[in-house]
Amino acid sequence: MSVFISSNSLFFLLHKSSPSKSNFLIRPTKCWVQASSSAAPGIDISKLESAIAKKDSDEVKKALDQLSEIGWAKRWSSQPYVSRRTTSLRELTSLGIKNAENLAIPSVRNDAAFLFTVVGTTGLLGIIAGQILPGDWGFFVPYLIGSISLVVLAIGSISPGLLQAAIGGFSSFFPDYQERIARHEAAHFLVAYLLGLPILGYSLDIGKENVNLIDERLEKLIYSGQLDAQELDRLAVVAMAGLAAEGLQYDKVIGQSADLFTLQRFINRSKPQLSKDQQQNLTRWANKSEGIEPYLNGRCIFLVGMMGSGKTTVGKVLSEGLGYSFCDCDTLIEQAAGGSTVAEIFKMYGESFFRDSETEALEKLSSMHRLVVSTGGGAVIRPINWRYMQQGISVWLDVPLDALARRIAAVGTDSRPLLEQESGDPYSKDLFGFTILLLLLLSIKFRSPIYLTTDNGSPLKMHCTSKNNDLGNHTLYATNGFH
Ligand SMILES: Nc1ncnc2c1ncn2[C@@H]1O[C@H](COP(=O)(O)OP(=O)(O)O)[C@@H](O)[C@H]1O
Ligand SMILES: O=C(O)C1=C[C@@H](OP(=O)(O)O)[C@@H](O)[C@H](O)C1
Repeated sequence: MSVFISSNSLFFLLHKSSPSKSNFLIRPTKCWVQASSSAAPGIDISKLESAIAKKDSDEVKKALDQLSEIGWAKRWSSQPYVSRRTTSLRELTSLGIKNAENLAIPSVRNDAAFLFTVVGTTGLLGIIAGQILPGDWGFFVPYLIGSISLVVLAIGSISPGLLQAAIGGFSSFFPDYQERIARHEAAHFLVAYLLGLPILGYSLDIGKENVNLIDERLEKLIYSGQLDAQELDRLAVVAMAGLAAEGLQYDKVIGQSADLFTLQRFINRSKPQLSKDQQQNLTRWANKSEGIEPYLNGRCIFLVGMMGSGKTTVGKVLSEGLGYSFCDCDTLIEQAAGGSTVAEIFKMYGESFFRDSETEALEKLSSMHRLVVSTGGGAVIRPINWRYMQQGISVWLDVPLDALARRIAAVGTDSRPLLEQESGDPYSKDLFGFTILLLLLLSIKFRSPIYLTTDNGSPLKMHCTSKNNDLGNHTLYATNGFH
């Protein structure tokens, strides 16, 4: 059994995929959490892997239960609770949520863009046809084209659902779309993880965005309409996380309708029933999500992964969302070296000097709090650094080779001395891209098992599939988290 939380078309859908298997959907994200294939020595995760391959969440849960009994996947069974309290709109505003009073009002941005495009295009085409077509054609064709708008409006008023797919597609035309979705989904994802809900997967595909959770017990409670206050509070916080994350960044939230719909379904399936005022308060409180703070407890988040995996890009967004500061470990090293760049440090003093400075920087960072740290791609090659990172939570961004190469080729290798090549004659220029690929491949092969070992407990590998944007093409490992 599995639970999907979707956020763009944000409803928490309950649907049965077969009489014995049910899915519980919070859209807009669909992802699969996979266990790492290189678990701790002596731990056999093959059952988990085959259950995931079969997408049988009952079996996944059984395998996770067994692994948790032997001390692995501890996170799976921790499930901390959050408890609701009265929250005012002012509190949301002081937290940084813009337009808190309008959070629950569904956005009409996509609908307006759709209507404007249909009416504008057909109107323009009609005028052009009227001007250029001869005789009666110039009279009838503009009428025909004009009637397209009327048909669309008629469909919209009789069965709005039919237009939803087309309207939803319009969101991708907005330049902030990709970041909004990433922010929104990351929030569902992170909050679910922090609250101990095992995440099976997520997707950032347009119109199919969702986070997939597995929790059989919760699912049964929802189906039987027996969610108690504690369970409702936990689910509400997960459901509202995307909306809150959007509201912290943007004046207007776009992906709230489905989230609110999802929350309403949870409320309807809970006992005792909440009054209208209690429902409103629950929505406000869940947006505040203060309940997760004690579990995060100010610990630093260390992002690890290859050069170009997005540690800096993701780190900045994540730190804003969490109200943490962002710190780039390479920048700290550069400051300690009197402002020389990483490339200059490599050239003047060599790699081992750089690695010593990196260890010193990580040692300092490990005693700090409320930081999202973007580490250098090679930070994991010294085991001493793992100990420092284990003071916080480490997350591995595992990005496929082709995406890494594309990104690095786009920005050049000037700041990445390990990949820098002397460019000169056409032959070596031709070889340039190939050499980068080869160097990256060798590093990935060597480093991948090490990135995983930064974990000291239960790695959750969250593989995100998405056809529509590069952001979807990577895997996140939430590693030494909350044990
Ligand atoms: N998810 C992503 N999708 C597309 N491009 C990305 C993504 N993450 C990062 N990038 C791009 O890749 C390049 C390297 O990203 P960066 O965050 O500097 O990586 P790192 O800090 O891990 O070396 C940047 O140009 C960035 O814009
Ligand atoms: O992979 C590596 O060994 C390195 C990655 C770089 O950081 P980014 O991962 O931020 O590019 C930087 O620390 C240095 O060039 C070495």
